Amino acid sequence: MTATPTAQTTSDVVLEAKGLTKHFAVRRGLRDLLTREKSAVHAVDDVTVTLRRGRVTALVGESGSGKSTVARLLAQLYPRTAGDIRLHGESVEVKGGRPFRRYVRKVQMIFQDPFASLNPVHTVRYHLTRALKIHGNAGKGSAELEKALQTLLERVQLVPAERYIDKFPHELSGGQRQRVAIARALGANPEALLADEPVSMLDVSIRLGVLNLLRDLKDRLDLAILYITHDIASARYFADETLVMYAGRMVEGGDSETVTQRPAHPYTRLLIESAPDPDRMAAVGPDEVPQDKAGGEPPSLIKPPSGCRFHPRCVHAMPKCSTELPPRFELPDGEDHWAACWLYEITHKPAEPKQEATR
Ligand SMILES: Nc1ncnc2c1ncn2[C@@H]1O[C@H](COP(=O)(O)OP(=O)(O)OP(=O)(O)O)[C@@H](O)[C@H]1O
Repeated sequence: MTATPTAQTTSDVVLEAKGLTKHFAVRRGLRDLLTREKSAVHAVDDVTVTLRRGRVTALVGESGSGKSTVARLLAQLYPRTAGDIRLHGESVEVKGGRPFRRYVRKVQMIFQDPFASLNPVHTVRYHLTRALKIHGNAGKGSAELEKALQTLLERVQLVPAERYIDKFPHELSGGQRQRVAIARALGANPEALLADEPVSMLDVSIRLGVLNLLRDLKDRLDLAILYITHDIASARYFADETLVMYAGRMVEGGDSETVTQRPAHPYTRLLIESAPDPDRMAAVGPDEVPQDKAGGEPPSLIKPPSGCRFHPRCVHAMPKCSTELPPRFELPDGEDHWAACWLYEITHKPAEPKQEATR
């Protein structure tokens, strides 16, 4: 772990990333060998995220926009191509071993598929005991371990604990399994949770319960949560702040209410308008829903479009959009609302990288 102290440490920022970039090298074909070109998937480019204590930040975008890659970079599961990740203001880059274990004690990840993330041959007790022991939270002796196990199950509302503790994953519902996965993450006593589509594989009827649980944990344990989703409506409900990604780049951010109710970037508007919302359809009529110029196909990330990556699909695209990358323009209508779109060039100034107030 390389640790570089920073002058910008604040007490509520747990984890932050600046300029986070990940390019995956792709296997070279004959043409690449002849031209000596190096191909790469530009999965994530210049992403900035700040996770604060007691707050949920949603990262929203369609499939392939780079959301999971951001989570995996933040979890130090991938080496990054460029950028900086700071935990409590200290630059961190770990590749495994003890430094990685120290990092995951603070930053835990919850995956989309609770079936795949629990080992089918082991009970709930085994999974939770292992997490507690690895992270040094099992206490001394069996009575303290038993108490810690009970606390974990109570935290995820699997009560009475005795009913669940000796069950195998196949004896639990999808929602209960995801609660066990959350309990296992809490076994590390983390400060940040990276939740990658934590409810998208669950029945619609139980999604809200799991999101409410995460919100309750955020409040009670003062956790910083990154909530990754393609469902922008759930971001409004669940997240304090919402960031929107398109084709590996962030295009809009701000408080969730503003981003979801007064979206500024044409892509965010498209995302919201594509989500089924009977109220909106009834209010404006189907003909008034703007059409997606290019038929809804995201671009290739091996050769992403120049300028704004959304320009081939954008109904407002101007000549400049295909040649120049738009900076973030500050918008006056919400808390830290910004959009990386040339539409706001005349009216708004580019957003400065935010200086954190030191307490
Ligand atoms: N290990 C990898 N090697 C090469 N390309 C990858 C790798 N992992 C992801 N990608 C590519 O990076 C891009 C972003 O993928 P990522 O999984 O981060 O997107 P996502 O927004 O999380 O999508 P989804 O919601 O479908 O998981 C995609 O084009 C994907 O194919």
